[in-house]
Amino acid sequence: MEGEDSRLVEKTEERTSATTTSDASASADGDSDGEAESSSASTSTLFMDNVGEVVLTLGSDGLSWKFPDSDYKDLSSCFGIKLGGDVVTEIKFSEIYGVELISYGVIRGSNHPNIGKLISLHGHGDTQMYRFTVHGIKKSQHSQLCLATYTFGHKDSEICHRWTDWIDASLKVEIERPKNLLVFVNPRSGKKHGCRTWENVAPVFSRAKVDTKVIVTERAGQAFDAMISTSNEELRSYDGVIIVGGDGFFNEVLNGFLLFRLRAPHPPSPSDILHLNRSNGPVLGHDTREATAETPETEAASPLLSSSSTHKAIGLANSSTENDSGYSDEELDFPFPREHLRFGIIPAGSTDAIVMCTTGTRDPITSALQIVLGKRISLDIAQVVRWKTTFTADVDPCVRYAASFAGYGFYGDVITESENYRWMGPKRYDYAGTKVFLRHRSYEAEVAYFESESENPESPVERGSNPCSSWMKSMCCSEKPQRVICRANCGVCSNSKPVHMSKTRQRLTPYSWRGGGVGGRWQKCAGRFLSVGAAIISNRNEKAPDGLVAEAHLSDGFLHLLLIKDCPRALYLWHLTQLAKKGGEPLNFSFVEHHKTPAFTFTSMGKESVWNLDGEPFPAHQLSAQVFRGLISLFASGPPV
Ligand SMILES: Nc1ncnc2c1ncn2[C@@H]1O[C@H](COP(=O)(O)OP(=O)(O)OP(=O)(O)O)[C@@H](O)[C@H]1O
Repeated sequence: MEGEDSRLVEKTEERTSATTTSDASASADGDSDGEAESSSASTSTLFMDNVGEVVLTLGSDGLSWKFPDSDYKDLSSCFGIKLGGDVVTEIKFSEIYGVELISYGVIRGSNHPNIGKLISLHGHGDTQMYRFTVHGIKKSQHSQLCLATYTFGHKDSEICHRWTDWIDASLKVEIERPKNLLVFVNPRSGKKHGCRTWENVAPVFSRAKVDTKVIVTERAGQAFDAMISTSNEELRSYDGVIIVGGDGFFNEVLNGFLLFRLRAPHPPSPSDILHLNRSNGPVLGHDTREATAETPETEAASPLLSSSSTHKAIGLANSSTENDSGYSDEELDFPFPREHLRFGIIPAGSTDAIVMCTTGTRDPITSALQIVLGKRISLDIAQVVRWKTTFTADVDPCVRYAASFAGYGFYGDVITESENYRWMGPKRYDYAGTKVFLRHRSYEAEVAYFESESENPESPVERGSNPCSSWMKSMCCSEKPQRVICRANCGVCSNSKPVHMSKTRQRLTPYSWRGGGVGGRWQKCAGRFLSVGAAIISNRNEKAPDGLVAEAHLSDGFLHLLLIKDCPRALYLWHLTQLAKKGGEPLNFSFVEHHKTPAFTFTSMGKESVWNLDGEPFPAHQLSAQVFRGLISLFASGPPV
C-alpha cells in the first residue's frame, strides 16, 4: 500500500511538473494584468474527496476532472462501468464562488458504489494530504441554489497552493462580484430569526472573500437613519447594501438611501388633475412646455429634499422648512440610476414578496449565492407623495418610496390591524385579514391614472377566452387576460432605457409631466372601493403564488393599478380565493378594474383608511404616485424561466 501510494505520488508530480512549467509562465503573465491564464489548460493529477484519484483540468471557463489513464471524457461511465447521472465532473467559474486551502487532513476514497470498485483496483482508501476546497453552487428544485463543495488533495502543499491561486485568479475575472458590502440585520423580522439567518449565510460571504460591515438593528428606523447619515463617500466604498429581513425593512433602507439623494420632480397632485379637467380636458402627453415654466414658485421646492430631520422625511413630522437638511448640493449629487451600488435581500421576513419575485424562491442561501456571484437585475421604484394626511390637514407634501406595493382600503386596514398582533409573527396577516374581511368596509375615493399611448387605449389589458359559466359572466369580465410573465433575462425588462432623472427640485404639472416620455391622457374614476392598490412588481408570495398581478414586470416602468369596486362579500371572497390559487384569475371580475399606468393620483372622499407601502402603514388622504423605471439594481437573477 505504502509503495503503491508513493508510486502514484511520483507519477502525479511528474505529470504536474510537466504541465506547470508552461502554465506557471502563462499564469504569471495572466496575473500581471489581473487575469487568469485561459488559453491553454492546466492539468494535475490530484485526489478528490469521496471520488479518488482524478486528473483535474483548468479550462478557460471552469474546472473538469476525469480518471487518470482513461480515455473516458467523464466519470459517468468508466472502465465499462455505468456510474449513473449523479456524478459531477465539471464546474464552471460562473458557478464557483470561492476557493480555499484547508488544513492537512484526510481525503476519503470513493463513496460511490461503482467508483469504489475502481478505487479498489488502484488500491487507494482514505489517506492524509494537503487539501483545498472549491466552493460552488448546485441548482435544485423550485429555483433554489444549494452549496456544493469539491475537495482535492495532494502530498505536495505547493501544488495545492498553485491550484488555489489559479482558481482565485480565474474568479477575479468575474468583475460583477461584490467585494465589500454593508449589511443590515433586523433581529425582529418574521419569526425573529434575523440573526440566525445571517449566521447561516455569513460563511458564504467569507468563503467568497467578501468583506461585510454588519449592523444588527436595535430599533425600528435605525437602518433608515444609518442610510441617511452614511456619507456618499462611504457609500461609494461599498459594492452593495444587503438587508437580512422582510419587505418592510428593505423599504426602510431604500427610503434612507433615496430620500435625500434622489433629486426628482414630484408627479402632479390630485388638485392638478382636477384643475386640468376643468380647464383643458384630459388629453395630455404632447405638451412640450417645461416644468419650470409651469410650476409656480410657491410649489417649487420638494419638501423632503429640504426637510429638517429624518423623521420629517418619512412623514413623522408636520412642518416643512427650506434648505435645512444639512446637505450641500455637492453631497446631494448622487447620480441615478446608481449602477455601482446594488441592493440585496436575504429573506427573514413574514412575506418576503420582493425576494420571491426577484429570485423565484424564498431561500436565504439562494439569495446569498446570487449576491456573491454578482447577479444583477433592475427594479422599478414608485415615488409616492402624500399631499394631505387627513381631509382637514394642510397641504404638506411628504415623499416615500416603495419597491413592491402601495394599497388602500382592505390592504391598509389589514396592515393597521396586523400591527397590533406583531407578536404572532407571520400568522398576524391571516388573523388581521380575516377580521378586516368580515368588516367588509368600502371607501369613497377619486382616482386618476395616466393612460399611456403605448398601452391599448381601448382595453388596458388584452383579454382572451373566459372560463366562467353564463351566470358568472355578469360578474366576470368577458375575456381572460393574456399574460406575459416576467422571467430571468426578460425581454420586456431588458428593453429598459436608463432613467434620465431631471435634477430639478420642482414639482411637475400635468402638462410638464410626460409619463416617462410617452404620450397619453389622464383618466378619472370615482366611486366606492373595497381597495385601491398599485403593484409595482407581481408580489408573488406564499399566500398568492402568482402574486397580485401575475403579469407585472420588475423593470418595465409601469404600475398595475387595481381598483376593487364595492361588491357583495361573497364575490370579494371569490376574488380573494382566486388570488390564493396558482393559475387563478383574480382580475377577471367586472368589479375589478386593472390599469397599467406609470402614475396615478388618489383622493379619499369620506371615511379614511390608511395606505400600506411595502407592508408598512402610511396615512394619506391625498396622494400621487409615479414609477421610476429600473431606478435601482438588485443582486438577483430574476424569476426562473
Ligand atoms: N431591532 C428592531 N426592533 C424592532 N423593529 C425593527 C427593528 N429593526 C427593524 N425594525 C422594523 O421592523 C419592521 C418589520 O421588519 P421586516 O420587514 O424585516 O419584517 P416583517 O414585517 O416580519 O416581514 P415582511 O415585511 O416581509 O412582512 C420594519 O418596519 C423595521 O423598521
